[in-house]
Amino acid sequence: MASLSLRLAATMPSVGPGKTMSVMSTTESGGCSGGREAGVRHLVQNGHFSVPAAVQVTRSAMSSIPVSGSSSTSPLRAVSSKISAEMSTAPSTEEPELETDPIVLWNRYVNWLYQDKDLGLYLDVSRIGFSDEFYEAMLPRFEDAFKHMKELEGGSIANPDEGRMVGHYWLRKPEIAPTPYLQKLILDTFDRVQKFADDVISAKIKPPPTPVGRFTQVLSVGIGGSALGPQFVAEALAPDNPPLKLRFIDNTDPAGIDHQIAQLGPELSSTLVLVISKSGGTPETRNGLLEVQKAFRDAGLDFSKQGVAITQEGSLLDNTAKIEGWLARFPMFDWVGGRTSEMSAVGLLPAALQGIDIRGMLDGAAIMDESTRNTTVSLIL
Ligand SMILES: O=P(O)(O)OC[C@H]1O[C@](O)(CO)[C@@H](O)[C@@H]1O
Repeated sequence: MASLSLRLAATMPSVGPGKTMSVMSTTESGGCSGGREAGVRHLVQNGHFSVPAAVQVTRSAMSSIPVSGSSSTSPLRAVSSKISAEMSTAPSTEEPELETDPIVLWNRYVNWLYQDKDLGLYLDVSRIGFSDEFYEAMLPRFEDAFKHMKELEGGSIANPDEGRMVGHYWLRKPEIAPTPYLQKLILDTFDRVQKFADDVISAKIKPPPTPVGRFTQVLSVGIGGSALGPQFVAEALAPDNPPLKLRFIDNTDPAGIDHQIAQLGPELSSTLVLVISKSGGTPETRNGLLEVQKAFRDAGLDFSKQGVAITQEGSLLDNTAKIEGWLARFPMFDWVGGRTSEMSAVGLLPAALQGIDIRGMLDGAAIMDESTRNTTVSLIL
């Protein structure tokens, strides 16, 4: 696991206009000859840009690169945008000057670049205009946030109005779910999703007799959190030629719904329809479902043989699917928010049907979660 502790560099001494700068490499563990001690464990290292294990600009060892701009002193001045007054707990509410000194800007980049090599993820916050004082003033809030995160992951009630937990983290690491019952529920649901998708792709599960003899298309009916995750993953991760093509009805625009159905054309008979709604009662989703069901009737097709519900048990949608005998039903859990439901059946089933490695998705998300648990925000100060 890569550490979040990537920043060790100290603020550089000031330099006046017209001075020069040099770039010096240091070792992975930090330390730099010339200038003040500085080191960075990780720097950007992707396909486009690669920097040695640690680089620090110094002002004492000079090369011939001219430096323009004004001098800098600690604390750093703003770099680009300004922190809004209400967000800031910094001592001063004066609008800071924009930083222009390239040495300061470079060192700030080096000091604040976050990289997780395991994930191939980096995040550059160096151009956000916060000062050292602002960062220090925020530390208690960071600590508070980490404390609350820990409580959340432990199963605390985070939504007092609804009296429910918030546990989407458990989906990718069931062993941290607060009860054995929940752990089993997560694992069983994953297995069911994977098996169903495999069976659809291999045509073990197929639509009523069609010329092609297997499902070729997936139509997802759902809005907001019940559509955005699957849409994003389809864009980002689906293979060029997925085993089943995925399309969406994600609003209640009649023309848009008609368009999707018209584009399916005769392939409606080989379309698997996923109706996704956590509450199971969202009117827009219901409208979409009714329109699709009408199209099936008009085409002489039996919707129940091709319909799948993903929703909370006992919801209107769940009961409808049960009574009408739909092809399958998958659960949505009350402790997973709609906007964070991608790693539940909501996102996993559409992904698996496109041939995406859903175990890999969960493993990647688990690594990301692990990174967010590291409470070391910075080692600079
Ligand atoms: O999954 P549901 O219950 O159909 O809700 C769909 C969306 O509607 C909202 O409740 C409101 O837009 C969102 O929070 C949610 O993602």
